[in-house]
Parts: sequence; structure tokens; C-alpha cells
Amino acid sequence: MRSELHALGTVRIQVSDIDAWRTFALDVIGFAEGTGPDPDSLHLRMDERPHRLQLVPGDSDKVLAVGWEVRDHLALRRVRAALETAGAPVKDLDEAACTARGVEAGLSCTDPGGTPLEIFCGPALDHSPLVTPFGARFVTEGLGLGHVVVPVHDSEATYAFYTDVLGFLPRGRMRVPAPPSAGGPLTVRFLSTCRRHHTLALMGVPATQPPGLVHIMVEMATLDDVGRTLDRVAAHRVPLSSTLGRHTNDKMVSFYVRTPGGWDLEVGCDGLLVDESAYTAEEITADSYWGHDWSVGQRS
Ligand SMILES: Cc1ccc(O)c(O)c1CC[C@@H]1C(=O)CC[C@]2(C)C(=O)CC[C@@H]12
Ligand SMILES: [Fe+2]
Repeated sequence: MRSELHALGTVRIQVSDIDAWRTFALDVIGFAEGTGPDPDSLHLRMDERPHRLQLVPGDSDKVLAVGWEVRDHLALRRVRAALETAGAPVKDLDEAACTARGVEAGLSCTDPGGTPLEIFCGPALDHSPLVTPFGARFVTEGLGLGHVVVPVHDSEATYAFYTDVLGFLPRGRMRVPAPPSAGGPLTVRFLSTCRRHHTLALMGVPATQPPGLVHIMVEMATLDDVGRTLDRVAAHRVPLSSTLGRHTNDKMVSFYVRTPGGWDLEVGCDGLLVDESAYTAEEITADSYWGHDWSVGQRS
């Protein structure tokens, strides 16, 4: 079983410091430079897509679109109907917008927390060999680019939107008694669209925090890929938000690094492939088996 949405397809983000992003993404993390229709944007390639991440230069740092992929135009039509039944405003991507995104068809809408979404089908592929700067390989096949964590104020409404309307599968939760960043208790809900344990997490935050991005996770093929990336992060003195550790729910070994946009990039490997026929939603009571020291982020 999977939801109508298959995976996190693309993320488009406005960034205020595109030069810092170029160094961070290409020289430190080791994405391949990809292609796209906007010559001013930085496109990051991870697989047979022309790009998975598009960084658009602008005057502030904000998410422009979280892109979810459906199987085909028939699935897109069903998702569109579900959104309309729920009373969510939906806009079809016109031909120019589809061409710009390199997709066959798509729509845009906004989740109840204010995060802009695009749902699309039929991405055009780039069959040229993928050459990443340090030889790292990314795990995306059937699982999408990774996961995204967004802050939510009204977590019940947003959770209902993703589960009831878009058909995301709940993949458990965690209650954080006293997070390092926020003042009070918060709940993180994990959701997915495929065998990746979570492709989305909703993090309840105080209402003072504007919509934004907590982190994006990308998965590399091996622990050596992750370890070498961690070495480059240290060599470039890029601040870590959390040390290496293994999560209790998706079993991923990862670290978190501060991007030039102010949010974190989680780089991991060894993520669990959920067997949906045996899975039941659970509450984790610790974020990690070992590691993931978030106090490292407070120090720099
Ligand atoms: C707990 C967990 C499981 C799998 C993940 O991919 C993952 O990112 C997390 C951590 C989520 C969350 C976070 O990103 C911000 C800081 C948080 C709230 C913590 O302080 C512990 C859990 C952290
Ligand atoms: Fe994560």
C-alpha cells in the first residue's frame, strides 16, 4: 500500500546568498550541478532527474514549493478532486509553468500551515551520466529525494490535511519534552508516501514562528559517503546542528548541518525500508540510539 502521492519529487527554495549556496552544495555536500530553465538558479542533481533541488536567488530565504510526485495524470486528477472536495484552493500549472518545471502536468496549493505545495506527474529525465564532485551516490530510486520537516502551528489541521485529504500514511510520532531550540513541549509527527519511513514530518512549534523549513534530508548510498561529507563539513568549518547518530524510527545514521538558508540539511544513510504489511504506527521516546548531540549547534 502507498498513498496517491509517491514521493518527495523536488523542492524549490528562495535563497538570499546564492554564492554561499554554490560552495555549500557543490564543494561541501557534493551534489552534482544540474540543469533547469532558470539560468540564475542553482540546480542540484542527485539522480536521473535534471535537478531535485532548485535554489532561486532572492532577497530572503523561504520555501517556494515542496513538490510531490504522483504516478500519472489520472492520479493527479484524483488528488485534485480530493483537494476540491476538502475545499482547498487549487491552481493548475499552465503550460508555461509545466515547461519551466520540466513536468507533464501539475497543480499548486497550500497546506493549512502555509507551506506552498506542488503536485506533479511526468518529469522529463536527464540520461547523461551523473558525476558528483566526490563520488557520493544518492538513494532516490522509488523513494524520492528524501524527507522534509516543516514547522506547524495548528498541527491537528495540518496532520488531517496530509492524512485525510492527500492520503499520507502516518508513521508514528515523538513527543519532545524540552527541545533545544523551542521553549516548551512539542510533537513531531512522521508521515510517508512510500517505503521510505518518512517523506514528511510535521513539527509543532509556537505560533510566533513563521512558516518555513526545519530540515531537508538526503540519503547517501554508504556510510563512507556520509563520513566523507562530514569530513568536508569540518574542513570548511560549516557549523553542525547535530553530530552523527542513529535515529530510532527510520534507523538512519545521519548528521545535521546548517545551510546558508538558516535551516538544516540532514545527510544520512542506511534508512529503513518499511514493510507496510507489518507496520503499525509507533511513538518513539528518544530520537536516537546513540549520537545526535544537538548541543553542538548551540555552541557555534
Ligand atoms: C527524531 C527524528 C527521527 C528521524 C528524523 O529524520 C529526524 O529528523 C528526527 C529529528 C526531528 C527533530 C528535529 O529535526 C529538530 C530538533 C528535534 C525536535 C529535537 O530536538 C529532537 C528531534 C529533533
Ligand atoms: Fe529528519
